Amino acid sequence: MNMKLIKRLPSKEEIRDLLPVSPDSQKARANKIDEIKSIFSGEDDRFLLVIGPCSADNEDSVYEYIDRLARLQEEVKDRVLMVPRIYTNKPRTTGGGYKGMLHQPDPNKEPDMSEGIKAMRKLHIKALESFHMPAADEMLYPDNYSYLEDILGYIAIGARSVENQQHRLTCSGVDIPVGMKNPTSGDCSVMLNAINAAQQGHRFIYRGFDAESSGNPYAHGILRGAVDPYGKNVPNYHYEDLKFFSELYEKTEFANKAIIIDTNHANSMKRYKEQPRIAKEILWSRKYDPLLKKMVKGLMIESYLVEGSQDVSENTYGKSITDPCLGWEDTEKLVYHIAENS
Ligand SMILES: O=C[C@H](O)[C@H](O)COP(=O)(O)O
Ligand SMILES: C=C(OP(=O)(O)O)C(=O)O
Repeated sequence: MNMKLIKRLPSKEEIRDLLPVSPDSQKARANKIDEIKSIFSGEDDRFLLVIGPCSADNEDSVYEYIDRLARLQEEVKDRVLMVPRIYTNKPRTTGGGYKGMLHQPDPNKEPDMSEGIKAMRKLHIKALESFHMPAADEMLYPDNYSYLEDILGYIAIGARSVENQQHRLTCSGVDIPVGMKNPTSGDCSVMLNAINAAQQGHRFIYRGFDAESSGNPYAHGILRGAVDPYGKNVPNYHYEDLKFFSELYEKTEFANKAIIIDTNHANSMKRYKEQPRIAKEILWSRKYDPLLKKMVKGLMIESYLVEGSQDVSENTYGKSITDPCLGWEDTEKLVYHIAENS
């Protein structure tokens, strides 16, 4: 084998003993998950925002960001429910680049998975304990989900993973909402098939066990735009796109039908400053069409303390080292606008 096994990693039990979640936070998390589920079931008509940095690259700046978000949440709590993004695992298009806190707890140092597992769990717990806002993370590696399964409030399956069977089957055994992104190619039947697979129960291999899941009725879709075979950007947030996907989705038998729209990635083509314009267009489409108002339950927004992005070596506090993000001032304005217009 052309691979060296460097170190045995801690088990889920070992890591939970080392970094436990307090009973108070467990209760707060359960309550917040019920609120998030009520949005998906339609019992709560508030708008969901999954919002935060592209990657959680630094404990202090991500914590400061969520501190600000928690205050803002209080201001808009009647209309908007926010789930902070604490994205500790990053998929990479070409394989190169920063792969997230799990791999490198310090982006300027060598990878260390053992420390990475502790760092990501520590940050998620710190945010949950302080702000009682269970966060969102991408399930990039289904086996690693167990390190965060008692902390998260929302999971996304990324555009590069959504066609993968192990992701879909693992999601069928998860009891929090899971957003299935459309693949990078934009073929939305892949997204719908992923929702279908996750909503059913399965028998499969999970972490060395013969496991059985009962299905996740809160699996739903996330539209994030696409790139066509010629490299051309194809957004899917415009009125006609939303209408098309909503009508298609409406015909399915899925439980809790819902679409979240990612305003960055291939919808903005990483032109992060376009996110407010894209969000406003989506809100307008929702106002115009009752089906869209029912189906489009929220947005995913990439935002951080400082706008834009930087190279890892630059070390500007609170600025993304992966995709460019909206800065705090623009984020605040956008969230107030969403609260008034959703
Ligand atoms: O969300 C972040 C990125 O879009 C994703 O991780 C892929 O990044 P890359 O295309 O820069 O590798
Ligand atoms: C990687 C992400 O998204 P996508 O899978 O849509 O590229 C992300 O949301 O950070």
